[in-house]
Amino acid sequence: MALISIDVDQYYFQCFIWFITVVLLHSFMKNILKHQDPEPPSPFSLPFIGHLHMVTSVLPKSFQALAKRYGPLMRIRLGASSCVVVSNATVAKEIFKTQELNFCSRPEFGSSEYFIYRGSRFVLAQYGDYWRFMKKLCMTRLLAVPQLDKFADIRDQEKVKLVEYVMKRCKEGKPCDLSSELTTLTNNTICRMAMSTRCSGNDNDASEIKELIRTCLKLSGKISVGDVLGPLKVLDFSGNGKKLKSALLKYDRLVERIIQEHQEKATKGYYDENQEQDLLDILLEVYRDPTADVKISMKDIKSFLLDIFMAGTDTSSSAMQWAMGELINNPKAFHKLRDEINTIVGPNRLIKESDIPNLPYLRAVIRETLRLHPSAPLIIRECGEDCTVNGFMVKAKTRVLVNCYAVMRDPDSWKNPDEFDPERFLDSSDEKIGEHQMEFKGQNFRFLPFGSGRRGCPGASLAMLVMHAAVGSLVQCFDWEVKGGEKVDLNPGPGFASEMAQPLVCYPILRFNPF
Ligand code: HEM
Repeated sequence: MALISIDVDQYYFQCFIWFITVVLLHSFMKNILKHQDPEPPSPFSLPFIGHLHMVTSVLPKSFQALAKRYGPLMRIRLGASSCVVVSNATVAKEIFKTQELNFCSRPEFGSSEYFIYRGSRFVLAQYGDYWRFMKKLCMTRLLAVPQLDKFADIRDQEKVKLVEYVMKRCKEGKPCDLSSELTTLTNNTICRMAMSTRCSGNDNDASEIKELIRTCLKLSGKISVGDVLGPLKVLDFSGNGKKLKSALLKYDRLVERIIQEHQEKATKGYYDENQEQDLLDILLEVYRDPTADVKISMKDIKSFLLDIFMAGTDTSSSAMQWAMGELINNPKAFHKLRDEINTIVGPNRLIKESDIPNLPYLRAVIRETLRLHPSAPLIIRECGEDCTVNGFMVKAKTRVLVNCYAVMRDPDSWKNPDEFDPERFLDSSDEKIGEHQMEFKGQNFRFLPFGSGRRGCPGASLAMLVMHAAVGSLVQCFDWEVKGGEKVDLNPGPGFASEMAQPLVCYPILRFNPF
């Protein structure tokens, strides 16, 4: 009996040893196989500064130059901040489509610590319930086409105001700072759609918001560059962190008052039946809704509005400046566009949003502008779990920058990529961009001005409406002469955004008075 019991014990013991060996071998082999994928290539880096000495202040352009040597997926380290940079359509498709869910979150960057709404930011939210709820709200209500249609009059009025202002400058023989005027247009439009505020008469809320948003954008850009300092950045040597916080607190007080006014109107039933619900009304309705899938807070509402202002005003305004700059420097394209508008719109009225579908050259001009000068040239995402991209290992938590500037100027995807050539977007073009020729929502991975997939820009349709109508009007009504030279300086400015290095200041000459 004793002998049998020893044999059985030995048998179980041997099984156990085998089991452990197999498990260990499996995990060992898995690790070996996993690590077979090399990390993406990287230029030679220096201690502490990494690759800082290899980039200029125009980051997308510097990364594009490095990608020519190190490939479409490379590792870059700027001081303490590291990331992988994607530079062609094939790898962009892997990030945005093939492995979309793994790259659906965004990392926080330097300025996040100073944001008083930290934790509520939709733009930086991790892919999860809160983000999904807000995105659905954007796509089905806040920025959906039926809601945009309700505000067509607001956009029309702001466009008319822009044309009237330029006409006044013509009469006075004074130059026009288009950078400032186009930002006023986008800011007023978004302020009125979001909170029914504008800058007129005593109501200066919109102009205050415009200044605060400008300050926040400028300071967050500067602070995010400070990511290169790593943990030392908390010392806030420049004091920009403090300044950002103070601007945000001012914004908070202003929006708090506007929210109270909206709430009072709602509780006292002061609403005019003919008045459309603005975005804040919708957000407050969701806030009060006990059956909503996710309970949003007041902080979420204020933060969401801030995100819309920060993501929506300068992006559209900067794209319109680039469009005007390119058109002024390319008289053939300028006159072709004006001829198209004259033919379709006729000699009696200003171009309207409803004309856009009948103006293919105007649509091609705006797309070509966004291709050459994307307003968000570096799209930032974060890798969720370790994975392989383009044959290289990308580890969880790695920051991923999709360099749309490089993707949309890649000679493997575009003929004469650095030339402004709107014709390439026309159906008649022999440069077949594909079945998604006019696609701007990201299923054509060569053309990504608004990003792609679930995390793509929810404001794209609004931006397109505003840009087509405004640029169309400025071409329909005026000729333009460049202040202090023959050509507009088309060099990009520093930083993450793609603003012009110099503000666009030109003399308008009246060609058509629509009033
Ligand atoms: C020419 C104008 C614009 C351009 C070029 C632009 C571009 C972009 C890009 C590239 C992204 C990142 C997409 C991605 O990760 O795949 C983005 C995100 C975003 N944009 Fe826009 N945008 C513009 C206008 C607007 C407007 C008018 C609004 C709102 C009124 C807006 C609101 C947003 C928001 C809220 C996000 C974050 C979405 C998220 O994280 O889920 N944008 N935009």
